[in-house]
Amino acid sequence: MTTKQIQQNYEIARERYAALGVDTDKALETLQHTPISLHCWQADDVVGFERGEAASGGIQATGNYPGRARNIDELRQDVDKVLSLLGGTFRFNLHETYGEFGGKFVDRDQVEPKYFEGWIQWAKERHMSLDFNSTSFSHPKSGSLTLANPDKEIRDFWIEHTKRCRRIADAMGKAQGDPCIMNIWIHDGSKDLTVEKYRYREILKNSLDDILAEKLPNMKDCLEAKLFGIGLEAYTVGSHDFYAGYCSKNNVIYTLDTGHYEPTENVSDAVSSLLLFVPELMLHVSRPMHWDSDHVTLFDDNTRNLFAELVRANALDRAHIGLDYFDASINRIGAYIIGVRAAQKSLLQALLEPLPKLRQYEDEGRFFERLALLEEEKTLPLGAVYDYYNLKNNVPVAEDYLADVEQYEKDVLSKR
Ligand SMILES: C[C@H](O)[C@H](O)[C@@H](O)C(=O)CO
Ligand SMILES: [Mn+2]
Repeated sequence: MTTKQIQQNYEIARERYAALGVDTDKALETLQHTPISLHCWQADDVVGFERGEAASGGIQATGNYPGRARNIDELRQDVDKVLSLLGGTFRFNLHETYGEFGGKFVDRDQVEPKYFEGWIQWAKERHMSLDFNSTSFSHPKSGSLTLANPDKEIRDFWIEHTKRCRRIADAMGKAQGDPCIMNIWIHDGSKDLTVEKYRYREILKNSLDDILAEKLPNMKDCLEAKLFGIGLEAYTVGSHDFYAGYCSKNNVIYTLDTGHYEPTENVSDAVSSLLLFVPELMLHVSRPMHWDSDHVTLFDDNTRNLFAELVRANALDRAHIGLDYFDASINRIGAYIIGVRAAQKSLLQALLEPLPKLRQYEDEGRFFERLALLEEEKTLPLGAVYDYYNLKNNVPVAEDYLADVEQYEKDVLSKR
């Protein structure tokens, strides 16, 4: 497509949306300034730089596509490539195991902000803020219970780790002048039928109370619920009910990962319920296939509905949008671009919804009209608006980015 064609298509689309009372320029402005937190772990299959071992402890990356980032320099190089192909505002989401440990082994209960100074500088140069995650998986002490472990020695190790991670997040937030969002996901659970469910949940509650007691002004905590983990199929201590209760009682952000639900569950329906009781949401936009498989996020019903619910609840400013998938079976740079663009398209479509009209129909009980408009909006010229967004951002439009990704694979990834 030529620049002129993209502009002409946009003009036609703008008029079409305007006829429904929708301001496309305003939607593009909101899209431009709504941050998406890029997860570091798609570049290297959640391996990190602590031990260089494959992820274990409830999660697993599948595939062996060449070109995995093997060190910090490669990961940063890959992320720079990704950023060069995307328009918008981005944050960067790190796990503790991605610290700059300088070749020495730093155990999780010894980690300090100094190991992340390089990341803080790197992000600053790219005008990005950092988000952070404690890491209780892929460690000899991970087992099947960490913060919920009745063994005090193991539990204290993970409590200390998580407390230190909060201080790292606080240091990041202070340096960037913008709160760092710190997520706590633990895989704690059990492979088979469990009788002491209450006991483990009580221990987890007490561990969290201890961890969250320290007031840190430059970071925000969020807690991620889950249905099950690999090898932990029967019972998850940090279930949805557990964290919904904990977060609403303690005013903590709830992390909603779209892969962490029953396969047929309508995840987006959780948005409006949670938002009435928790301060904010952290989103891990993912794509489960039959299970929490972390396939690359797509512009599918799940993702579209999720963003639609956020916009309908007027809650974009109460949501932190992050991605969470790790596909090791395809070009990892391409995987980033597909997922981010899918999230952007979903958000854009939500912003372009003729909401006043739909609300009016609903208020007046005109349900045929509501359904008809919901159906019609699916085929409005969203693509033309999104193409124009990328043009304005001076990044490849539509499938034009494929050539860039292929070239990068040839020049860089294939040589690793
Ligand atoms: C690596 C992430 O922390 C992890 O994917 C977590 O967020 C999760 O969703 C586990 O299923
Ligand atoms: Mn997640």
